[in-house]
Amino acid sequence: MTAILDPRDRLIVALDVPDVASAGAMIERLGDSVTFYKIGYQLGYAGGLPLVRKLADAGKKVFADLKMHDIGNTVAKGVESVAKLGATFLTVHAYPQTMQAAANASKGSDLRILAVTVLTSYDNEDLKAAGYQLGVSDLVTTRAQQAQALGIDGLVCSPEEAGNLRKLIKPEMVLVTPGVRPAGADIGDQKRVMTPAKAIAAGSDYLVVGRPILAADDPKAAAEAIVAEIAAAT
Ligand SMILES: O=c1ccn([C@@H]2O[C@H](COP(=O)(O)O)[C@@H](O)[C@H]2O)c(=O)[nH]1
Repeated sequence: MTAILDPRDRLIVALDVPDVASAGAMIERLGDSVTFYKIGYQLGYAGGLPLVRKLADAGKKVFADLKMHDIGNTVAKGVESVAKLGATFLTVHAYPQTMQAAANASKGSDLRILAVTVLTSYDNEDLKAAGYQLGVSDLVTTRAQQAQALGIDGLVCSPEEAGNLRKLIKPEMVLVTPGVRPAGADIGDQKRVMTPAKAIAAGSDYLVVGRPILAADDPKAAAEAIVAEIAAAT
């Protein structure tokens, strides 16, 4: 990462909610404690994509976590469409054809492409079951090197890999890490996790947090506590 960011801008809240009305209510509750939102499958498939433009127009940044993976032409056209929505980040899966198509299609726009290396809900056993011979660490490294060679702007990985990747990739590439849990929080289906402070110390640029904030009795206080942890670790 090149620019020094305000700790608040390094927290990306995953708006994993069932509909646009719930998203609006959560955004209202979080107020100015959150500057960066992520829209993924749940909200995106429930009519939430127009919210990208709405949030961008309201001065927020938006990460479209659409994890694209298709033939090159389809990926390229999808990337062009998302670029018009005003999103800051868009994810694609870290397959060379897909990354190449996305990198080419985003040229000339403000959209930055992130490659999802290995999902944070996967461990070595899960990769083996899916037919991969490499373990998590080696596959993340291989995909990160391919992403860099193809001109991808950043990587989605777990904080566990951030330290190694930071040494391996050029500083302009951003590391965006889900799999973040405040101490004592339920990890749910995540398998490769760290606390906010440890993730920042390991080299993460942006932390993606969903359930620990969305399910909190006071989501704003939960977000503020994570921002304070980021600030203390910076
Ligand atoms: O490897 C990945 C890629 C994306 N995600 C997304 O991040 C959030 C995490 O939510 P939590 O509730 O904090 O677990 C979610 O939207 C995932 O789709 C990820 O977890 N891992």
